[in-house]
Amino acid sequence: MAFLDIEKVVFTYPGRAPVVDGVDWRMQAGEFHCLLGRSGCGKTTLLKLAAGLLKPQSGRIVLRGGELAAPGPQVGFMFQAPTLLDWLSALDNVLLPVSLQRRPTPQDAQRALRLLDQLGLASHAQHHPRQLSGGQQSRVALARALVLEPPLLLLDEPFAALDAITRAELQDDLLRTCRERGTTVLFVTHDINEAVYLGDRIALMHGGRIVENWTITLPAPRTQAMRHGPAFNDYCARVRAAMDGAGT
Ligand SMILES: Nc1ncnc2c1ncn2[C@@H]1O[C@H](COP(=O)(O)OP(=O)(O)OP(=O)(O)O)[C@@H](O)[C@H]1O
Repeated sequence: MAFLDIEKVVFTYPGRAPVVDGVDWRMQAGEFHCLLGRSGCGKTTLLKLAAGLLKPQSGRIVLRGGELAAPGPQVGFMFQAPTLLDWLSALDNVLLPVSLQRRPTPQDAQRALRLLDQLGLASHAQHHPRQLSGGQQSRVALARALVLEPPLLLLDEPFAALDAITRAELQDDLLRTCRERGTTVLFVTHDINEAVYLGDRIALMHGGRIVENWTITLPAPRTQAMRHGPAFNDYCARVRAAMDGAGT
Protein backbone atom coordinates (compact mmCIF):
# COMPACT_ATOMS: atom_id res chain seq x y z
CA MET A 1 0.00 0.00 0.00
CA ALA A 2 1.32 3.43 -0.93
CA PHE A 3 1.55 6.14 1.73
CA LEU A 4 -0.25 8.64 -0.50
CA ASP A 5 -2.18 7.45 -3.53
CA ILE A 6 -3.60 9.99 -5.96
CA GLU A 7 -5.94 7.99 -8.20
CA LYS A 8 -7.27 9.38 -11.49
CA VAL A 9 -7.97 12.74 -9.91
CA VAL A 10 -9.85 15.40 -11.87
CA PHE A 11 -10.56 18.92 -10.62
CA THR A 12 -12.27 21.78 -12.45
CA TYR A 13 -12.86 25.33 -11.21
CA PRO A 14 -16.36 26.52 -12.18
CA GLY A 15 -16.69 27.52 -15.83
CA ARG A 16 -13.23 26.30 -16.87
CA ALA A 17 -11.57 23.29 -18.45
CA PRO A 18 -10.12 20.83 -15.89
CA VAL A 19 -6.91 22.17 -14.29
CA VAL A 20 -6.09 18.74 -12.85
CA ASP A 21 -6.99 16.27 -15.53
CA GLY A 22 -6.69 12.62 -14.53
CA VAL A 23 -3.58 12.60 -12.32
CA ASP A 24 -2.29 9.27 -10.99
CA TRP A 25 0.63 9.51 -8.56
CA ARG A 26 1.91 7.35 -5.70
CA MET A 27 4.28 8.15 -2.88
CA GLN A 28 5.89 5.68 -0.49
CA ALA A 29 6.46 6.64 3.15
CA GLY A 30 9.55 8.77 3.74
CA GLU A 31 10.02 9.70 0.08
CA PHE A 32 10.65 13.25 -1.11
CA HIS A 33 8.80 14.04 -4.34
CA CYS A 34 9.05 17.23 -6.37
CA LEU A 35 6.29 18.48 -8.62
CA LEU A 36 7.72 20.57 -11.41
CA GLY A 37 6.03 22.59 -14.13
CA ARG A 38 5.49 26.07 -15.41
CA SER A 39 3.07 28.63 -14.06
CA GLY A 40 -0.60 27.71 -14.37
CA CYS A 41 -0.14 23.99 -15.11
CA GLY A 42 -2.10 22.96 -11.98
CA LYS A 43 0.61 22.25 -9.36
CA THR A 44 -0.91 24.28 -6.52
CA THR A 45 -4.35 22.87 -7.24
CA LEU A 46 -2.98 19.33 -7.04
CA LEU A 47 -1.27 20.20 -3.74
CA LYS A 48 -4.55 21.56 -2.35
CA LEU A 49 -6.28 18.34 -3.40
CA ALA A 50 -3.56 16.31 -1.64
CA ALA A 51 -4.15 18.43 1.47
CA GLY A 52 -7.90 17.85 1.47
CA LEU A 53 -8.51 21.60 0.92
CA LEU A 54 -10.23 20.85 -2.41
CA LYS A 55 -12.28 17.79 -3.25
CA PRO A 56 -11.79 16.01 -6.59
CA GLN A 57 -14.79 15.88 -8.92
CA SER A 58 -13.69 12.38 -9.82
CA GLY A 59 -10.98 10.01 -8.67
CA ARG A 60 -9.78 9.93 -5.08
CA ILE A 61 -6.88 10.61 -2.76
CA VAL A 62 -5.95 7.91 -0.27
CA LEU A 63 -3.62 8.69 2.63
CA ARG A 64 -2.33 5.69 4.61
CA GLY A 65 -5.23 3.55 3.42
CA GLY A 66 -8.04 6.03 4.18
CA GLU A 67 -9.75 8.31 1.66
CA LEU A 68 -8.87 11.94 2.39
CA ALA A 69 -11.98 13.97 3.14
CA ALA A 70 -10.73 17.13 4.86
CA PRO A 71 -7.49 18.74 6.08
CA GLY A 72 -6.20 17.30 9.35
CA PRO A 73 -3.15 17.06 11.60
CA GLN A 74 -1.68 14.36 9.37
CA VAL A 75 -0.74 17.06 6.82
CA GLY A 76 1.56 20.08 7.29
CA PHE A 77 1.73 22.96 4.80
CA MET A 78 4.09 25.70 3.85
CA PHE A 79 3.50 28.23 1.13
CA GLN A 80 5.70 30.64 -0.80
CA ALA A 81 5.18 33.55 1.63
CA PRO A 82 5.95 32.66 5.26
CA THR A 83 2.62 34.26 6.44
CA LEU A 84 3.70 34.65 10.06
CA LEU A 85 1.59 36.58 12.55
CA ASP A 86 3.42 39.81 13.29
CA TRP A 87 2.14 40.21 16.86
CA LEU A 88 3.44 36.79 17.96
CA SER A 89 7.02 35.79 18.76
CA ALA A 90 8.80 33.26 16.55
CA LEU A 91 8.12 30.62 19.20
CA ASP A 92 4.40 31.42 19.38
CA ASN A 93 4.19 31.40 15.58
CA VAL A 94 5.68 27.90 15.57
CA LEU A 95 3.17 26.86 18.23
CA LEU A 96 0.20 28.27 16.31
CA PRO A 97 -1.05 24.94 14.88
CA VAL A 98 -1.10 23.60 18.45
CA SER A 99 -2.80 26.75 19.89
CA LEU A 100 -5.56 26.43 17.30
CA GLN A 101 -6.43 23.02 18.78
CA ARG A 102 -5.68 23.38 22.50
CA ARG A 103 -3.54 25.16 25.06
CA PRO A 104 0.16 24.37 24.33
CA THR A 105 1.86 22.29 27.03
CA PRO A 106 5.48 22.70 28.19
CA GLN A 107 6.26 19.64 26.01
CA ASP A 108 4.84 21.46 22.98
CA ALA A 109 7.03 24.47 23.74
CA GLN A 110 10.07 22.21 24.10
CA ARG A 111 9.34 20.58 20.75
CA ALA A 112 8.95 23.99 19.10
CA LEU A 113 12.19 25.22 20.66
CA ARG A 114 14.01 22.09 19.49
CA LEU A 115 12.80 22.73 15.93
CA LEU A 116 13.93 26.35 16.10
CA ASP A 117 17.27 25.15 17.43
CA GLN A 118 17.65 22.58 14.61
CA LEU A 119 16.94 25.35 12.12
CA GLY A 120 19.54 27.66 13.66
CA LEU A 121 17.09 30.02 15.34
CA ALA A 122 17.49 29.14 19.04
CA SER A 123 18.47 32.70 19.94
CA HIS A 124 15.55 34.20 17.99
CA ALA A 125 12.68 32.36 19.70
CA GLN A 126 11.36 35.51 21.38
CA HIS A 127 11.88 37.78 18.37
CA HIS A 128 8.94 38.98 16.33
CA PRO A 129 8.76 38.37 12.56
CA ARG A 130 9.68 41.97 11.71
CA GLN A 131 12.97 41.45 13.57
CA LEU A 132 13.85 38.47 11.37
CA SER A 133 15.32 38.27 7.86
CA GLY A 134 13.34 36.65 5.02
CA GLY A 135 15.32 33.41 5.37
CA GLN A 136 14.77 33.35 9.14
CA GLN A 137 11.04 33.91 8.63
CA SER A 138 10.97 30.97 6.19
CA ARG A 139 12.69 28.81 8.81
CA VAL A 140 10.03 29.78 11.37
CA ALA A 141 7.31 28.86 8.85
CA LEU A 142 9.05 25.52 8.24
CA ALA A 143 9.21 24.83 11.99
CA ARG A 144 5.50 25.73 12.22
CA ALA A 145 4.68 23.25 9.44
CA LEU A 146 6.60 20.55 11.34
CA VAL A 147 5.49 21.22 14.92
CA LEU A 148 2.63 18.72 14.92
CA GLU A 149 5.05 16.20 13.39
CA PRO A 150 2.80 15.56 10.38
CA PRO A 151 3.69 12.41 8.45
CA LEU A 152 2.99 14.31 5.19
CA LEU A 153 4.41 17.73 4.38
CA LEU A 154 3.13 19.73 1.39
CA LEU A 155 5.32 22.63 0.31
CA ASP A 156 4.41 25.15 -2.37
CA GLU A 157 7.51 26.97 -3.62
CA PRO A 158 8.50 27.73 -0.03
CA PHE A 159 11.95 29.15 -0.88
CA ALA A 160 11.14 30.98 -4.11
CA ALA A 161 11.63 34.45 -2.64
CA LEU A 162 15.04 33.78 -1.09
CA ASP A 163 18.57 34.50 -2.33
CA ALA A 164 20.51 31.53 -3.72
CA ILE A 165 22.73 30.93 -0.69
CA THR A 166 19.93 31.11 1.89
CA ARG A 167 17.85 28.89 -0.36
CA ALA A 168 20.59 26.25 -0.55
CA GLU A 169 20.95 26.33 3.26
CA LEU A 170 17.22 25.88 3.72
CA GLN A 171 17.12 23.02 1.22
CA ASP A 172 19.74 21.22 3.34
CA ASP A 173 17.86 22.04 6.58
CA LEU A 174 14.65 20.69 5.07
CA LEU A 175 16.24 17.46 3.81
CA ARG A 176 17.92 16.81 7.16
CA THR A 177 14.84 17.60 9.26
CA CYS A 178 12.54 15.43 7.12
CA ARG A 179 15.05 12.57 7.01
CA GLU A 180 15.34 12.60 10.82
CA ARG A 181 11.55 12.44 11.17
CA GLY A 182 10.78 10.11 8.26
CA THR A 183 8.45 12.79 6.83
CA THR A 184 7.00 12.20 3.36
CA VAL A 185 7.19 15.38 1.29
CA LEU A 186 5.50 16.71 -1.83
CA PHE A 187 7.34 19.87 -2.91
CA VAL A 188 6.15 22.18 -5.69
CA THR A 189 8.78 24.16 -7.55
CA HIS A 190 9.49 25.86 -10.89
CA ASP A 191 13.18 25.27 -10.45
CA ILE A 192 14.76 22.20 -12.14
CA ASN A 193 17.97 22.44 -10.12
CA GLU A 194 16.01 22.55 -6.85
CA ALA A 195 13.86 19.56 -7.90
CA VAL A 196 16.89 17.43 -8.80
CA TYR A 197 18.69 18.37 -5.56
CA LEU A 198 15.75 17.60 -3.28
CA GLY A 199 13.79 14.88 -4.97
CA ASP A 200 13.87 11.10 -4.76
CA ARG A 201 11.37 11.40 -7.56
CA ILE A 202 10.27 14.22 -9.85
CA ALA A 203 6.92 14.53 -11.60
CA LEU A 204 6.61 16.95 -14.51
CA MET A 205 3.17 18.49 -14.83
CA HIS A 206 1.81 20.10 -17.98
CA GLY A 207 -1.77 21.08 -18.80
CA GLY A 208 -3.17 19.41 -15.67
CA ARG A 209 -1.43 16.07 -16.29
CA ILE A 210 1.75 14.39 -15.19
CA VAL A 211 3.54 13.99 -18.49
CA GLU A 212 6.88 12.57 -17.34
CA ASN A 213 8.60 11.38 -14.18
CA TRP A 214 12.09 10.47 -13.00
CA THR A 215 13.63 8.57 -10.10
CA ILE A 216 16.72 10.46 -8.95
CA THR A 217 19.45 8.08 -7.81
CA LEU A 218 21.97 10.63 -6.57
CA PRO A 219 23.52 9.57 -3.23
CA ALA A 220 21.83 10.58 0.02
CA PRO A 221 22.41 12.73 1.92
CA ARG A 222 22.83 15.30 -0.83
CA THR A 223 25.77 17.68 -0.63
CA GLN A 224 26.09 21.07 -2.27
CA ALA A 225 29.21 19.80 -4.10
CA MET A 226 27.01 17.33 -6.03
CA ARG A 227 25.47 20.27 -7.83
CA HIS A 228 28.69 20.62 -9.82
CA GLY A 229 28.98 16.93 -10.75
CA PRO A 230 28.13 15.33 -14.12
CA ALA A 231 25.33 13.08 -12.77
CA PHE A 232 23.48 16.07 -11.30
CA ASN A 233 23.84 18.11 -14.46
CA ASP A 234 22.78 15.17 -16.60
CA TYR A 235 19.49 14.94 -14.64
CA CYS A 236 18.97 18.70 -15.01
CA ALA A 237 19.55 18.48 -18.77
CA ARG A 238 17.10 15.56 -19.14
CA VAL A 239 14.38 17.34 -17.16
CA ARG A 240 14.99 20.57 -19.08
CA ALA A 241 14.68 18.73 -22.42
CA ALA A 242 11.38 17.14 -21.30
CA MET A 243 10.04 20.55 -20.22
CA ASP A 244 11.01 22.07 -23.55
CA GLY A 245 9.53 19.08 -25.37
CA ALA A 246 6.24 19.41 -23.48
CA GLY A 247 6.08 23.01 -24.64
CA THR A 248 5.88 24.16 -21.02
N1 LIG B 1 -9.73 29.69 -7.33
C1 LIG B 1 -9.61 29.59 -8.66
N2 LIG B 1 -10.64 29.86 -9.47
C2 LIG B 1 -10.54 29.75 -10.81
N3 LIG B 1 -9.40 29.40 -11.44
C3 LIG B 1 -8.31 29.14 -10.69
C4 LIG B 1 -8.35 29.22 -9.26
N4 LIG B 1 -7.12 28.90 -8.77
C5 LIG B 1 -6.35 28.63 -9.84
N5 LIG B 1 -7.07 28.76 -10.99
C6 LIG B 1 -6.57 28.53 -12.36
O1 LIG B 1 -6.20 27.17 -12.46
C7 LIG B 1 -5.01 27.04 -13.23
C8 LIG B 1 -3.98 26.27 -12.42
O2 LIG B 1 -3.62 27.07 -11.29
P1 LIG B 1 -2.56 26.57 -10.21
O3 LIG B 1 -2.42 27.64 -9.18
O4 LIG B 1 -2.93 25.21 -9.76
O5 LIG B 1 -1.24 26.48 -11.12
P2 LIG B 1 0.29 26.41 -10.71
O6 LIG B 1 0.91 25.40 -11.63
O7 LIG B 1 0.45 26.18 -9.26
O8 LIG B 1 0.79 27.88 -11.09
P3 LIG B 1 1.96 28.76 -10.38
O9 LIG B 1 3.23 28.02 -10.66
O10 LIG B 1 1.87 30.07 -11.13
O11 LIG B 1 1.63 28.88 -8.92
C9 LIG B 1 -4.57 28.44 -13.62
O12 LIG B 1 -4.99 28.69 -14.94
C10 LIG B 1 -5.31 29.33 -12.66
O13 LIG B 1 -5.64 30.56 -13.24
